[in-house]
Amino acid sequence: MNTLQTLKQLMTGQFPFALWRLPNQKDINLVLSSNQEQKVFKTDLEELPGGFLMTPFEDSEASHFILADLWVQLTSLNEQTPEKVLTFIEEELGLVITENQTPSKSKPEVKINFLSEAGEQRAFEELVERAVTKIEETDSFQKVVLSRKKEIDIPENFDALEHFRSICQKYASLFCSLVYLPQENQIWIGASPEILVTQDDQGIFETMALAGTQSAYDQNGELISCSEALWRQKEIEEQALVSRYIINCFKKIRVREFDEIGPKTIQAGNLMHLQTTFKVDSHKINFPQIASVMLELLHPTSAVCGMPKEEALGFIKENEPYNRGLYSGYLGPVNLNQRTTLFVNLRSLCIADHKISLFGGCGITADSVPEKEWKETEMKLKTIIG
Ligand SMILES: C=C(O[C@@H]1C=C(C(=O)O)C=C[C@H]1O)C(=O)O
Repeated sequence: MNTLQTLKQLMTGQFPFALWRLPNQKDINLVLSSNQEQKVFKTDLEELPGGFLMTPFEDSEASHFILADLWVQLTSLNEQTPEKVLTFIEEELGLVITENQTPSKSKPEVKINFLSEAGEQRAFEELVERAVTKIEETDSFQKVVLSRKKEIDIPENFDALEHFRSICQKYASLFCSLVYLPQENQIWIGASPEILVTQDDQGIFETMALAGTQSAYDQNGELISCSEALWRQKEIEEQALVSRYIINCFKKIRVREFDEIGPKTIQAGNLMHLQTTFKVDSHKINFPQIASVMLELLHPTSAVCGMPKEEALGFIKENEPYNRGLYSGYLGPVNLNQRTTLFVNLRSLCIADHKISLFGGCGITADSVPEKEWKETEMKLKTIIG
């Protein structure tokens, strides 16, 4: 019995779990809980035990926390389920895993396709136009990130765990995750390029400004090297705005000793972005709780919300035709081996009510061209299924 088959059986039950693979690492982490996921309203990282956290876009909605009653690192999902996992499932969860008759060799990948209708495009472009007008009319309003949700049928033979395994293979540099939330009746799979907050066991805090998007492939389908990427003024300004937002957060808490690396071009699957990384040695400045404090100030950043924050949030709530829920919130392991690694929940899909929902957004400024923004969302939706 391999781990994939074991988890597949768990995915029909009442116990939540999270699987993730950190960027540029091999091991897959698994956190299992012997209780239902907990709802947390205020995410104070200092207070949380070890586990996996998933927080929505809007502060007013509850976060989901999966307590790490068991945390294991796996070299592959294809390998025999570790004894430790089987014993935990049997003794702590009281479940019996049955030997599966199907062969354990990996299945061919199931392609997910989607077609967008002209009506959808028109509605999104109108939304973008409305935002551009508002930005032009309002002196203080500079940027709003608008998004869409695309619902598709679940293809025959689609297997969430196989899909997670295939994105891990495809996207070595991204944060790949699968989260099973039985209380919500949701499974989330994602491949995020964007760190929100991390703090390692040496006390190094990190965050990033990620914005500006273009295809990683040229018109002939050839991969563009990051060093040769060209950016327009619109993207450069849009990303600089996110950097300024982060620096302002540091200013609010009087942290001046940060290293700023970038902006540089990074590849995120089928796309490229501009990225600036900010690092702080929390031991050196004697600020151990910096991750918690910055998390509270940063989320939602101007990479997923806009600038100024309150104005952008108001526009999103009034104008986006759906509730974002967990999309563009954040997720990741918390306080495991004194490390916390939270990524923005982007390039993700949610399986619920026999449907797959895909999400994608883009930053709107006074220079936005509605059709281009639409195309950007189409590319973003494809990352997680392409
Ligand atoms: C909102 C998304 O991505 C964010 C918006 C970007 C942009 O506007 O260019 C780029 C990276 C992300 O910070 C998304 O992928 O859904």
